[in-house]
Amino acid sequence: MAKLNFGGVEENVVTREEFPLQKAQETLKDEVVAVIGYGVQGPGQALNQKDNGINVIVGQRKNSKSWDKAVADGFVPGETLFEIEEALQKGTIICYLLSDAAQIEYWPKVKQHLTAGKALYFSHGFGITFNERTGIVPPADVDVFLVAPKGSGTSLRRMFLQDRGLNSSFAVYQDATGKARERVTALGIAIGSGYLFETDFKKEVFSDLAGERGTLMGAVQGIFAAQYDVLRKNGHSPSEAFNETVEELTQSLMPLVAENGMDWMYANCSTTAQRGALDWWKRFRDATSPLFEELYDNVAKGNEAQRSIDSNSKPDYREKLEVELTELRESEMWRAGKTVRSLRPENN
Ligand SMILES: NC(=O)c1ccc[n+]([C@@H]2O[C@H](COP(=O)([O-])OP(=O)(O)OC[C@H]3O[C@@H](n4cnc5c(N)ncnc54)[C@H](O)[C@@H]3O)[C@@H](O)[C@H]2O)c1
Ligand SMILES: CC(C)(O)[C@@H](O)C(=O)O
Ligand SMILES: [Mg+2]
Ligand SMILES: [Mg+2]
Repeated sequence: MAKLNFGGVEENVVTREEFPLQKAQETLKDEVVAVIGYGVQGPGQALNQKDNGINVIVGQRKNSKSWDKAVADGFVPGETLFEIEEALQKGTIICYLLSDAAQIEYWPKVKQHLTAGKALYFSHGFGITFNERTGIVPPADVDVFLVAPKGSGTSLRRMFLQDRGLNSSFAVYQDATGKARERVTALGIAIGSGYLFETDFKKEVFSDLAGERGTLMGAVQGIFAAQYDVLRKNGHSPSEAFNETVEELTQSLMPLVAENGMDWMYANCSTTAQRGALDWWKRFRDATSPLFEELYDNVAKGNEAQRSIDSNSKPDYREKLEVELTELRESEMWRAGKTVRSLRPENN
């Protein structure tokens, strides 16, 4: 395992050079990897493993859109695609990729099929860390570990097809066979991770829940909306407000940050912009810090997990979700964004 220095702190990282695909194939050659659930992570992880020559099967409810998608993606009913229970029985490694709420409902069935020596794999620390709420307590004689891609399953697949890997976190919670570390590392490489960063279940879920509610998804939409509204109230047109809030960020400036960091992006803007950004960033940090503290506290107390469980376990959760997504989609800002996107060369 490589030790890399991140801003002065040494951490364990598994690289593809040290654990190449051939080693992953060799490690998994006698395993049947059962991917349970074919939503967002399921397709990315199952297809990447299939293309990487791993013996992978999919378990999904028949007569569902996800079943049809698995068929369209090349999984064959009765050969590599089964009802959930049959896949659970066949798998020696169970990749539990139902939604976090659905994992609670199916747990009694999964547990039944976790015979000695099998492995239970997650892509989140949720079910285990909050097991007082989820009831997910695995038997002692199975391995339990996670590989959590740090990005959408859609990106995992896209980056695999571009021959790039998406970074993932990994952790071992229970090593019953003495091979848990080898197994989880092999799976991490097989699903298409670029690098594997070591963590534990609790750290993974706390950081993940905070990140997606914060800068990755919740905070970014909140800040976009606030700036867009102020510009509109001050007489700017929708296109001007959208370009200055979202389009320039995603199309021009974030790719520069991704390439070489914030200081480099700043250095490639005017001295006027630099002066203003350097004056204002600490004020934005100080204004939002209390909210991030409150968010982390809610995550650590389990409140965020409970809210997800409560809302996503309801039979009508998809309909309710669609109402909220429609509110975003139909907002003036994102309708303006649709028109702005349509102007990109790849879209016209
Ligand atoms: N979505 C991502 O890109 C992403 C990224 C990293 C980690 N994760 C984690 O991966 C795991 C899977 O997440 P996902 O977003 O792919 O899940 P998802 O919400 O897309 O659902 C996955 C599958 O669960 C099935 N499902 C939902 N409710 C069900 C029920 N009541 N009974 C049976 N099946 C049901 C759906 O049909 C679908 O096939 C979660 O632990 C999640 O936190 C997801
Ligand atoms: C893709 C994300 C936001 O990183 C993941 O954590 C999820 O829950 O979907
Ligand atoms: Mg998440
Ligand atoms: Mg995440």
